[in-house]
Amino acid sequence: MTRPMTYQTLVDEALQQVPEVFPCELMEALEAGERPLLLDVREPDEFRALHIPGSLHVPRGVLEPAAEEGYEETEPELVAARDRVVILICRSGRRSALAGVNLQRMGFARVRSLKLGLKGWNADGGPLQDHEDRPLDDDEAEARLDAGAEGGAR
Ligand SMILES: O=S(=O)([O-])[S-]
Repeated sequence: MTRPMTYQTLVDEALQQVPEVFPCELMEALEAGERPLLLDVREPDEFRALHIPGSLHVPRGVLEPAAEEGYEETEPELVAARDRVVILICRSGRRSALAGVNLQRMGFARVRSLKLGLKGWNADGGPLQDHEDRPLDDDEAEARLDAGAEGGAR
């Protein structure tokens, strides 16, 4: 019998097929005027606590119907992004990698996973805001990311 895969093995396997982008590379691209779709796949309470300005929120649990026409969860901006660079974002870069596999299988050829997720983005000084679009400083953002981890999203 084949051994069951661990969570980390699943993530490692996903990362063999989903390219990653470093936070500093993404910042440079945005500063240079590139407009990839920033797609945050964390849970609703995590997104409310903080997110990258301008990111679209689609929790991983509804990602596949959100990416296709005709479902209650359909997210038109995502459906329209099939040929666009899509940067998948989570807390540390694991859920985003796993999400990337299915998006690739659904025809999104230019999917990337944000390496180290929002932890890495914040460590590199990337802007983050709360649900009322208020900017958060690094320490506040870090505290919110760590609080999210207590809910199981390590
Ligand atoms: O990478 S993750 O902490 O969001 S599961």
